Amino acid sequence: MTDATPGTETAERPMIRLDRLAKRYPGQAQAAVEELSLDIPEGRIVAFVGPSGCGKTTTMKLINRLIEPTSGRIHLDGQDVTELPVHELRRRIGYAIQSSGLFPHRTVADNIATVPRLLGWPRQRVTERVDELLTMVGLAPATYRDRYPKQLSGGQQQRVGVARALGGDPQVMLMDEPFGAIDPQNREALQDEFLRIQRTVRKTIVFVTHDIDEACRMGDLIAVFGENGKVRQYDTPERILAEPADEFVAAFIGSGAAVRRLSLTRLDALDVPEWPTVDADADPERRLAVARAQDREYCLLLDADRRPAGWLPTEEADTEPPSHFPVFSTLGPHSTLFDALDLMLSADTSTVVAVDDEGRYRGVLEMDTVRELINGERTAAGHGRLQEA
Ligand SMILES: Nc1ncnc2c1ncn2[C@@H]1O[C@H](COP(=O)(O)OP(=O)(O)OP(=O)(O)O)[C@@H](O)[C@H]1O
Repeated sequence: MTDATPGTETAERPMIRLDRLAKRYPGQAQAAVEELSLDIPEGRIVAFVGPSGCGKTTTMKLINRLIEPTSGRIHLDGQDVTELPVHELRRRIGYAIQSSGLFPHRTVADNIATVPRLLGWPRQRVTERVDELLTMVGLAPATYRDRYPKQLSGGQQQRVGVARALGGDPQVMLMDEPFGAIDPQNREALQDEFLRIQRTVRKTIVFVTHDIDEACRMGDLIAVFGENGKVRQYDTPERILAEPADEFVAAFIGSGAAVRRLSLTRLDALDVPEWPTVDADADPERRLAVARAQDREYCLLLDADRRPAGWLPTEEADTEPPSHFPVFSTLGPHSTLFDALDLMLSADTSTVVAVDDEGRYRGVLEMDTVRELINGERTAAGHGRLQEA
C-alpha cells in the first residue's frame, strides 16, 4: 500500500483502474463523481462506503458502462473499457444489486443461466453451471432449480442474485448493497458464506455498502467516499479504523472504532505473550523450582502434547499429583480479540489461553494485552488479510 491519500494506487496489479473519472448528470449543478482516480487490485474485495448520494452507485455503473462518463478513463485489466464491446464487458463483469434484480417470471435456473446462454454455451454445460453455482451458494439444486423468485426468502433471492452474477465466470463482480435488504443475523451468515466462496473464486470485487461494519468485514480495502465521489481515504480496514485520514472519515466511522478493530484482529495474527509453563510430567521438585523461578501466582500446566492441562498454584507446584484448577478459557487461532474480550467478561477471568488448531499452547492473553492493543501501545504482529493471500 502507498499512503492514505485519495486516489491511491496500490502495489498490487490493478484489475480496474479509474483515471480522473467524472460524471455530471444532465441538468445537475454538482457532479455526481468528480476526478476519481483509484486502482482496484486483482482478486481483492474493495468496499465503497460513504453517505447516501456520494456517488458510489454512479461509479459502479460507470465501470460496467450502464452509464457513460463525462470525462476520464476506466481500464479493465489494462484495456480501456470504451474500446470493449458492451457484451464483452458484461461477460467480464458480473453485477449483483440490493433487490437481487431477479427476473420474476423466470425460474431460478433460468435466472442463473442468463449470461451463460447469452454466451452461447451448450445446453448441458449451462445446466451443469447452474447446479454448480446453486451448490456454491448453499441452495440444493434439486429443491431450488425450478422455483420462481417469489417462492424464495429474501436471503435465498440474494444468493441466487450472487449465483447469477457469477454465471459467466466474470473476472470482476460489482455488488451494490447485495445484502442490504437482509436482516442482520442472516446478513452476517451471507457475508461469511460469500467470503468463503471468494476464497475459492478469487474474483476482483467492488462492493458498495453504506455500513462501515459490513465494509470492514468484507473489504480487503475500503474506499471512504465523501461528497461528489471524492475518495477521502483508501486503505485497509485496520488502517482506516486506527488512523482515519481526516475528520470526515473519523465522523463516518463514528464511535466504536476500537471495538471494530478488536473484531478484525485474529489471534493467529498476534504475537501472543508467553506465560510461565510447567510440564505436567516433570518431577515435583523440578515443578516447584520452575514455578518459583517466576513471579506469577499461577503457572500453566502443560500435558505431554503441550496442551493446557490446568492452572498450577506456584506454592503448591510440588504436590503429587499436581493440584490445579481447570482451564476454561481457551481460544483457537481463528478467534478474534473481540472473542477474547467477550470471554474474559463473560467468564469473569482476566486471562485467555491461546491455542493452535490442535489445541496446543501458544500463549496467554490478558486483559492488559487487549487494552494495549486497543490503545496502540502494542501492535499486532500482523499478517493482515492483504499479506495473507
Ligand atoms: N439519473 C440521475 N440523474 C440525475 N442525478 C442523479 C442520477 N442518478 C444519481 N444522481 C445523483 O447523483 C448523486 C450520486 O448518486 P449515487 O446514486 O451514485 O449515490 P450513492 O452514493 O450510491 O447513494 P446511495 O447510498 O443513497 O445509494 C446523487 O446526488 C444523486 O441524486
